[in-house]
Amino acid sequence: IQPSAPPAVPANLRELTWGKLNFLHTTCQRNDETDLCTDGCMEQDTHGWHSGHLQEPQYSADWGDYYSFTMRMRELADRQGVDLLVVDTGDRIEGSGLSDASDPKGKYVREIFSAVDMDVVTIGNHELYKEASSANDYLFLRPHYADHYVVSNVDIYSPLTNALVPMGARFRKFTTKNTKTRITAFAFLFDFNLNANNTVVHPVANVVTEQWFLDAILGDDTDLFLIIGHTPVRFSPEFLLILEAIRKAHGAEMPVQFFGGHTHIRDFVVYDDLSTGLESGRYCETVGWLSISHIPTAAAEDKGDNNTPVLFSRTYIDFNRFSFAHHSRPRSLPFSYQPRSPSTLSPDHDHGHHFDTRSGLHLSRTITSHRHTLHLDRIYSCIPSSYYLSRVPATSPTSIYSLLQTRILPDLVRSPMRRGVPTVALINTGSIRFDLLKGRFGEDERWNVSPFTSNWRVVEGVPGEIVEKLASAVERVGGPWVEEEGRGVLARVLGPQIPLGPLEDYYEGLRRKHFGVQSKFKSKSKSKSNNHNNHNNYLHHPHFPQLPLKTPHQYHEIHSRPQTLTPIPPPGYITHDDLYPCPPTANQPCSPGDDTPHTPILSYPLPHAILANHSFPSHSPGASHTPVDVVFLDFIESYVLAALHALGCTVPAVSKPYKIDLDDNKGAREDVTLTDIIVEWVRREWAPGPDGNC
Ligand SMILES: Nc1ccn([C@@H]2O[C@H](COP(=O)(O)O)[C@@H](O)[C@H]2O)c(=O)n1
Repeated sequence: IQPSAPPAVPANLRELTWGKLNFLHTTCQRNDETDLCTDGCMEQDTHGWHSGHLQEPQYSADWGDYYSFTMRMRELADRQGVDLLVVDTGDRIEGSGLSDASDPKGKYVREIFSAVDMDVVTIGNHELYKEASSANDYLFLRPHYADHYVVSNVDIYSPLTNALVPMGARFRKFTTKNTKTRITAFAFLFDFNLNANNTVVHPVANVVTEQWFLDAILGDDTDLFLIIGHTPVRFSPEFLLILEAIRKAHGAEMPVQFFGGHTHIRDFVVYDDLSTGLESGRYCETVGWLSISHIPTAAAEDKGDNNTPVLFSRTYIDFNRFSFAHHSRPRSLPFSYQPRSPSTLSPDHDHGHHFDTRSGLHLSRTITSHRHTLHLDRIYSCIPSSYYLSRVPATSPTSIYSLLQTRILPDLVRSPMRRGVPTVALINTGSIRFDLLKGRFGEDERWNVSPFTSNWRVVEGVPGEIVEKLASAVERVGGPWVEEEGRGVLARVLGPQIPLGPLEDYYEGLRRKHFGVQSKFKSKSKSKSNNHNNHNNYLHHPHFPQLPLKTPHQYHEIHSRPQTLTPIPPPGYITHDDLYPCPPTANQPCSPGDDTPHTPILSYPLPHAILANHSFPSHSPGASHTPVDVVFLDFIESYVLAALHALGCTVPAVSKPYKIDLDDNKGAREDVTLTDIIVEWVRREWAPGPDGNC
């Protein structure tokens, strides 16, 4: 744990269920590398939330603590004669000061992520946005993890030879240490198309028909298929295609375990009796635990062990030392636990404390030292009260979006070259990644809130009547920016199918739209039920991470089931997945998945974009003819141009850079980012006390 992090609050934890095969799963964000690494860089890639959450005790463990946790859990597995595999599903960049604040980005923390031994590790979409990010992954992470670094559907133009080569191993076949389970592992990125042009992402639908893939899945050398990937586990056509291909080759008896990511939620999906998928949240808030009671193998067949049903269990472990120490403590466990005498413990682990390891403590100290070098504890501002990303609707006064829309953007997205020109500014809501929490806001938090390097662009002279239409379209449908869903262009969302009305209606519409959506597992159960569980199904849509819009009364209904709780459980997720609340005819054990009982935090769906109107006198006489500057982040340039075009505006092929003067003695600049704007605004508004502290 980092010296400035709050210690975890003890809680009555739900115990993990061990099986013969067990997994620990992370999908943390790592940070960006905008420059190719030179010899001075550390050996491997980075992880943005390595320091842990310094303002939230429930997620305050750091990567050193996680290292110790994986080591202790591996010990427990060995002593029971079962297996533990550790996997990570990518998107390890963009989101924290530890590497975004360095030059080149990622310089100090490459060794930190890779200190943890991974059985299978892969990339996410964030590794591919910029050429340097994928190149550094390829140059440093791939050799470090060798054949454990698996990327089944991405190629890269090698930074060394310029030849198009697989980004990682296409698959990995291995036999586990203790139960001798034979595993074939793949790792698939969802069908992503915003990658820089040094990489090629092959659509999963094509890959599953390619000969190398068919050869890899055929044969009788596999007891379990392990599919990890930066792909959501629910409603994912990619994962379903893979499952279908494996089912076609091996029938219904082959276990197929998925680990996914991308939508930043805790989720567990039961695809069929022998296949499930786990997603383990975001930002080092969660370690996913998945256990399979046993795998039907040839050896088990000989012993007659294959007759009992295969059971899956999942737990979302809060990323804090209390949870880590609790779950890894030596104790009586289901599979013949043999306590070792202290003298037989490895030197790394034998130093008088049952949880910490020497290497884990060393890793924590290394993080502290890098934080010091990067001045991450420098304070810019003291935030008087929290502004949230999704705990409140985007229209609420305590939403960070409403703060941006009404104050930050109108105050600072201004150019000295365009004084007096009516202006509107558009940002995609995805450009904001984290809450602006009450308390210190410093060099670290700036990267948490918005880590991207996008600059501002402008289309000048857009007729007022078009700007009015743009504003009301954004207000009604939240904007067009859903690149993964392949929509992307306002021309389509402006069609008559889009409900009209204010943003609250939009939320309501989304809720209604997803009410009836069901997973395969649920639809099987539903036919025998009287639908009483239907109201929860919409929760599984990516727009509804973790928690629904519910009244306190409804929460009470769900959580009044008997459980032992600490007097005030810490705030956090109450995850709704395929096992909780209990499906009516579940054939899997049904239980809440979060290891820590929480006081619920609400999560509201977000619009895709917000538009701030600085000075455009909309609806006033003559407004429709007023020429307006439409300013936006370069990340959404193609969408904005397409939207303006669809609204009848003659637009240039590319927009112009928009120069902003932040009054910071640097003059008007093209390279100002949204992050710079936020930092400058909170500095001016909520300066720290004379001693520099909050
Ligand atoms: N330069 C960028 C890059 C990405 N974004 C936003 O991030 C979203 C993707 O993040 P995931 O963690 O969901 O993969 C993307 O849709 C954008 O909203 C950005 O704003 N600027």
